[in-house]
Amino acid sequence: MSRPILEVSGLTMRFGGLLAVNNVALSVQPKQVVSIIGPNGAGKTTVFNCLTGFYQPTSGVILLDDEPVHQLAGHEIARKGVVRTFQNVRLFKEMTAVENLLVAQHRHLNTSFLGGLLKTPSFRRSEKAAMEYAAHWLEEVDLVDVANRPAGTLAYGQQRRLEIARCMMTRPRILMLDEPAAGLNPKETEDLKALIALLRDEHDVTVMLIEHDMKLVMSISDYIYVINQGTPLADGTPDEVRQNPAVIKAYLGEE
Ligand SMILES: Nc1ncnc2c1ncn2[C@@H]1O[C@H](COP(=O)(O)OP(=O)(O)OP(=O)(O)O)[C@@H](O)[C@H]1O
Repeated sequence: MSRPILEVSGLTMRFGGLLAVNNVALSVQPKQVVSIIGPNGAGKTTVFNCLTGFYQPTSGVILLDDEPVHQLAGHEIARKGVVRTFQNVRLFKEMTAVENLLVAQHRHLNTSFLGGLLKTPSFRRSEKAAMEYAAHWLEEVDLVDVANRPAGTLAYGQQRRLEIARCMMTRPRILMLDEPAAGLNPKETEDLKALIALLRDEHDVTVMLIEHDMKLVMSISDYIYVINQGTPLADGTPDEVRQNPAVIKAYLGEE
């Protein structure tokens, strides 16, 4: 096994009297799909919020490539290549699909304000590269045909794929997806599964997934962590987790 890209130990998050996350440990290998599952309110999104710097954990250590990141702000963690989507779609709905991908690249554009005003050759080159990268990802997520439609008018599954493409604009190393299949029909969920596999297998992205769709989780995950009421319950391969009596009792048994 290679060195983990992300290693979490003793992760704890308290909201007043509520212990939302209690001593969670994760070890995430690069270029794998790692899922976090558990019943509603188990603390999954809170774990994501801690990993991405939205919350400062009450205690615990988060190592990204052996470097502690648990005290960094969200934008600093994002700059280190950890990006996420949210449970609800958060696109610029009035902008077209391609515009959503272009604005996401502004930090990567090697341009100055003056360069933009004067349309210098370096500005034009940079603009062209951004457009090519956006076009490439529109193709990868099968949205070329709707590139010029406002994002808010796309089908829900298309909006989900556009969000993932938008994350890819920042060339992330870890992509965290919070319930990406929620609200998708079976065909859209199959497309999502193929896209997640593509990110891992062709683009070397490590994908972390929070998901309630067990069919998707069991078929795409390399490794699964189960948490229940904030506390680690089990972890293992999909087969190991599926057969774990504690998991069946606490979670899968409910399905
Ligand atoms: N900012 C907050 N302030 C207070 N309590 C919070 C906050 N965020 C989450 N919680 C609480 O922490 C617990 C875990 O919530 P969390 O959203 O992480 O669960 P989850 O496993 O993602 O649930 P779901 O599957 O329903 O999305 C819940 O009891 C929730 O009410």
